[in-house]
Amino acid sequence: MYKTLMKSLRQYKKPSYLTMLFMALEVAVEIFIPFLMAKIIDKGLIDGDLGYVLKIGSLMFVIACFSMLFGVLGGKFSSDAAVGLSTNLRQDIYENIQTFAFDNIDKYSSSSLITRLTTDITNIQMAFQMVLKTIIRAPFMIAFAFAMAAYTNLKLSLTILIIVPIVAFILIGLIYRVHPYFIKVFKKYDRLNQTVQEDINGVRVVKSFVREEKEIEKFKVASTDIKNLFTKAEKITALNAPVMQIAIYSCLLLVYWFGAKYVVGGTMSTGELTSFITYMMQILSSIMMISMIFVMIVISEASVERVAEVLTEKASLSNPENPLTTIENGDIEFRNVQFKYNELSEEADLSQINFTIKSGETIGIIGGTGSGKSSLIQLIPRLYDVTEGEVYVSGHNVKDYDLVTLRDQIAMVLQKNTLFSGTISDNLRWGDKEASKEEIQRVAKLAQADEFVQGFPDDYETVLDQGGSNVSGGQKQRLTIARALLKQPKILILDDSTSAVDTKTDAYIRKAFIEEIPNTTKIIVAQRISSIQDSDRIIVLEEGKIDGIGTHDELLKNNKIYKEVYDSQVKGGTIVEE
Ligand SMILES: Nc1ncnc2c1ncn2[C@@H]1O[C@H](COP(=O)(O)OP(=O)(O)OP(=O)(O)O)[C@@H](O)[C@H]1O
Repeated sequence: MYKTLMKSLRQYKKPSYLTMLFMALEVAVEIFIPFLMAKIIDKGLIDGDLGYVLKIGSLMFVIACFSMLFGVLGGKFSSDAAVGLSTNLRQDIYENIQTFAFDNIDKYSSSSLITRLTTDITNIQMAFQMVLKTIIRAPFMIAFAFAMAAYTNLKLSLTILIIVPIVAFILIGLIYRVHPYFIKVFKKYDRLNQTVQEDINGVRVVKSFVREEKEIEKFKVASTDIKNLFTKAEKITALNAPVMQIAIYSCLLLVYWFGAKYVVGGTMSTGELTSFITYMMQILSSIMMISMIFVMIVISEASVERVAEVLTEKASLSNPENPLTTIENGDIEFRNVQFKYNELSEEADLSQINFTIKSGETIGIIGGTGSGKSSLIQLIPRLYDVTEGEVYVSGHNVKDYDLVTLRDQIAMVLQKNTLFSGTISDNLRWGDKEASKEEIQRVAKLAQADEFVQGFPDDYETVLDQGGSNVSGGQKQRLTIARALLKQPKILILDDSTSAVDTKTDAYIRKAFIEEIPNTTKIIVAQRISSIQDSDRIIVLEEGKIDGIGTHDELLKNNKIYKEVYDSQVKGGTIVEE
């Protein structure tokens, strides 16, 4: 897990090593200060030798300057390395997310991915910086300071040997208790982010249902959950400070008690006692630093796990070894296809799916909510892979094609489609980044979007807000159809993509398809019979199975479900005779 993360260190390995080097150098010079202090007290002050005080004092000053310089350099390199690591981690995660197939995306909620990219990585950054600064410094300091303390007075140094393991034992106990709280807290962060994301995305729905109070309450609950867990965790970690203080003061008392006896007895000088106390303080403060690092590591461990999980997530779809890079035509065949979103579930979401479509045909797909329409069409551009059976496009299994070729040649307008912030032409150029203004206008005309775009003050240069929130639902759908058309695909799939378009405009779009892109295979998923009734054939889906295939007239005669839908829509007045 830690190894996975450290792979992202790359160009920041050098500053990491430099940090450790400078921290070690800082310790190496700092350790001499108490030693020199003892000399000043014993020889300079007690003997009244001012020249000696000045000489050793100057040496101490130079050493202190070096210690400061090494400390500053260590600090600089540690922050370079930690910020660099977090930048690389964000980049690597982001790149990996881009390779995800739909079922990888299904595994993580978008709020959880956002928490991982922000809060989790910031935790790792802070922990890494502290670890870099301490990992060499603290053990070095403990070892050197103990050696110097033992050199100064071996017997007295035994007090340190007694106290240190006791402190270490108590601190490890605290960490062990606090760990589960931090694991839980990040799950709660996901919840909080999810609430915020949902509410902000759906702010219009919240307002129209007058749900503000309820949503504020929901946010409060998520936020209070985090506060409670943090409070519990902090209560335990707060014990760290008193434990250390008790240790320091007990140690001091012992050292003063025995040290004073030694000084009075003449076996230890005042200077030696002073420097001994300083070494002891250095050891205890190093232990305190190590304990803080442990707390940081515990806090960040949950983050490390979560970040490593996304980093190591392998895209479930990949290119074959020698992929086909051209698709000759828009023929499609489904052969004994079965599909499950979750391989472990008993019931298949699609089963016994068999049909063929000839290039250039227009195929309608209809069926109740949840009957499997979206699932079926997503198998054609390999947004998901079949569980059993095969899907063929232009005579070849879709798994044999290069994924980019496949998705370029199969344009799909998804049910939940998105426009991005930027101009209308920027958005349409997602279909073809080299497209000229004329080409953009041509596809917009086909999708019946040109007229309303021309009505905007900046026509195709009109800036869309995030998610295309400044255009109507029907306008947005027409723009997403235009964007797909710009790809000049062999197969065009519309997943309920004209549901918000009025029936007359819907009919114009279909007419334009027949006239302008006759060789493109068109698959239209719709709830309205009027959107598909003039298709060459219509597939009726029911509970993940094909219930009937035929023309509108054939199905009206021999398919019960189709007839029922037709009758209900005619009675509901949704059929518009064109
Ligand atoms: N990402 C997913 N993960 C797990 N199950 C899913 C997922 N998407 C859809 N399903 C399930 O698969 C079944 C078919 O859903 P699908 O979206 O294909 O239906 P649909 O006919 O397109 O419905 P609608 O007309 O409401 O869009 C449903 O039971 C649905 O709950």
